[in-house]
Amino acid sequence: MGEARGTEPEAGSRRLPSYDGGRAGGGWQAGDGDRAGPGGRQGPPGPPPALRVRGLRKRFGEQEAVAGIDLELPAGRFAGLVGPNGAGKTTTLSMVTGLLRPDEGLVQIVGRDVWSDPVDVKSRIGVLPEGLRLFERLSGRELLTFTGRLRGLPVGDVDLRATQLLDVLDLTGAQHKLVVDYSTGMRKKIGLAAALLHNPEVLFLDEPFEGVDPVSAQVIRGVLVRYTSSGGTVVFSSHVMELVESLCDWVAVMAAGRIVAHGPLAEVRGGAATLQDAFLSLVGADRGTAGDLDWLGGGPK
Ligand SMILES: Nc1ncnc2c1ncn2[C@@H]1O[C@H](COP(=O)(O)OP(=O)(O)OP(=O)(O)O)[C@@H](O)[C@H]1O
Repeated sequence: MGEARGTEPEAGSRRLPSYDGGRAGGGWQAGDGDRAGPGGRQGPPGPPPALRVRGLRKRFGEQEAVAGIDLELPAGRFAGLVGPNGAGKTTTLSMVTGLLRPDEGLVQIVGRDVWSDPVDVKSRIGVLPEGLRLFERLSGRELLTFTGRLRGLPVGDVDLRATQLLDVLDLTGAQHKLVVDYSTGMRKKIGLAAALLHNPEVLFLDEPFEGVDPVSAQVIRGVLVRYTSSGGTVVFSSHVMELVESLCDWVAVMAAGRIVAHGPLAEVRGGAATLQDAFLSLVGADRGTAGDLDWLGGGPK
């Protein structure tokens, strides 16, 4: 993969004004990361964005899953990637995290190219992928030990961090149980622990709350909020707008392989009462009706 070809703003993407959420050098910038200061002066270069995507594209046969997207996310944000089924969220996250090779485009994480510098990038990110595959015949504790050692952490650090993560994620009682016997929520939590163990700079989570009960969801939220409040960046995909609205300060909305809006939550929500309303309008789903199903009903036959 070479340099990005598609650096033009996408057709149909809502361009939002520049934003500096009060963080010196860390504000959100539309488009190409314009660093010009007041009066058009060129300021000192700030830290690289947590994520920079240019012209990212992926096709499966006839299906254009991701149609050339641009994104720029400053560090320290809690970012939500939302979109209807089949919008291209998982494909995007897979390309961004080095799990799926793009047809075209550039992905940088904290200034490093994901595809030309994979070892460095992978040491800086944590990933909770969709359909998480784990080593089922290890216990939760063994899985964390294995992951930590694979990451090159010293034994003592792995042990301490694993103990703390198991405790915070309420898995201490299940630490010696095999992962194959874990529930969906427990699998998400042990996957999250494995993704956090090496203290990554950016954490990518595909549907981290799917199939998770409210108590476990609250625990996961607490860990993620703690992580972002100490400077980590989270990017997660979700269908649950209330969750995205309550957790995220930055949102990207995808539909049919394109980014249709992105930026600070308040600006993506715009004049809509809720993010859900804005989302339905952005993806054109507010026009759907169930009117044709007049045969459907649970009353007496
Ligand atoms: N390996 C694949 N082979 C063929 N088509 C694929 C493959 N992966 C994804 N697609 C197609 O690409 C499109 C985007 O899929 P993707 O899984 O990225 O969407 P999504 O936004 O994550 O959806 P969901 O919210 O339902 O998980 C879909 O039309 C899907 O059928």
